[in-house]
Amino acid sequence: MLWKRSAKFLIQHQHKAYKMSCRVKESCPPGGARGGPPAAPVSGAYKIIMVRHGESEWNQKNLFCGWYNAELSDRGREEAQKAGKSLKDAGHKFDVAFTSVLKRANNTLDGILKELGQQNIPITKTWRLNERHYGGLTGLNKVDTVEKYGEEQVAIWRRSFDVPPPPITPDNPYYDVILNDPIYCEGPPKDQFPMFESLKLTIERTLPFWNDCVVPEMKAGKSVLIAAHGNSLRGIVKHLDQMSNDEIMLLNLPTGIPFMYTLDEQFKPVPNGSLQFLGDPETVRKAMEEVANQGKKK
Ligand SMILES: O=C(O)[C@@H](COP(=O)(O)O)OP(=O)(O)O
Repeated sequence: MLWKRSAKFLIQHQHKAYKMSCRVKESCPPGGARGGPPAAPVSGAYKIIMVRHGESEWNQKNLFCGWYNAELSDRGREEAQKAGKSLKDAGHKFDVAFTSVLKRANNTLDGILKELGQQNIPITKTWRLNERHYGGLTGLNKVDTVEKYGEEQVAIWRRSFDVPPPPITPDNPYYDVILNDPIYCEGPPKDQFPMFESLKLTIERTLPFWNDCVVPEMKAGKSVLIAAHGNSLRGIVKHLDQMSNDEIMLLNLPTGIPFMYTLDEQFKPVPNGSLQFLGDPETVRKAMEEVANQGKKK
């Protein structure tokens, strides 16, 4: 069942939940986090489904991953299968799919398409949908990094709009592995290969792909699925919902829970058409909170 919540509502709710979590255990009224039955289907010119990959082995170990090509964990594979099942149950079918060049997103997409019996649809892989490059944080444990630099600094590195992490340097154990990974043979060129990325820089390479490759498919009437990453998708969400640099800081996308946008002719979300998760609101809220808490002291 599809539950509709605006991006702004989810962020506000998530933010409130953080503030309350030390004081009270929140209870969710029947019918969802806001109460009441699920909203009626939303109509608009275009619909698109996006999903952050299932949990990766590095998510599981709570390591900054970025452009490192981590595998899905067992839980991540299950999340992909579940996502496929919920899309199937909701009657979704796709004409084309887009994903990054990283296998955690590729394998999530494969898991979903397998459940849907749609493994033969055209798939475009691009580094432009990759996770943001986590620079010198790549391979570090998020909680250890909090211990060393403090929660505030880590929150800035993880969620600020334009403050990048420090650059990756040749002494980082993953420097060569990433730079020479054959998955990057089609780009970016070596002289433009990123050594770090803020969300702003991530959006600068993701948005041209969205505009040049994804939007034309939707305009052609194709049903589109994107399997990508926490931050490349946050960039797309920021763009679609015209969120401010401060608002996007509060959004944490959960792993493996598909979400839909319903867009008008101008590719702007129709009322109630943004960030509609395919999952019950309490599960989504908890999953978002789990991601936010990855950068907090235990
Ligand atoms: O690079 C990473 O560590 C995570 C995001 O981390 P946060 O920005 O949530 O810390 O990326 P993903 O698992 O979506 O590919």
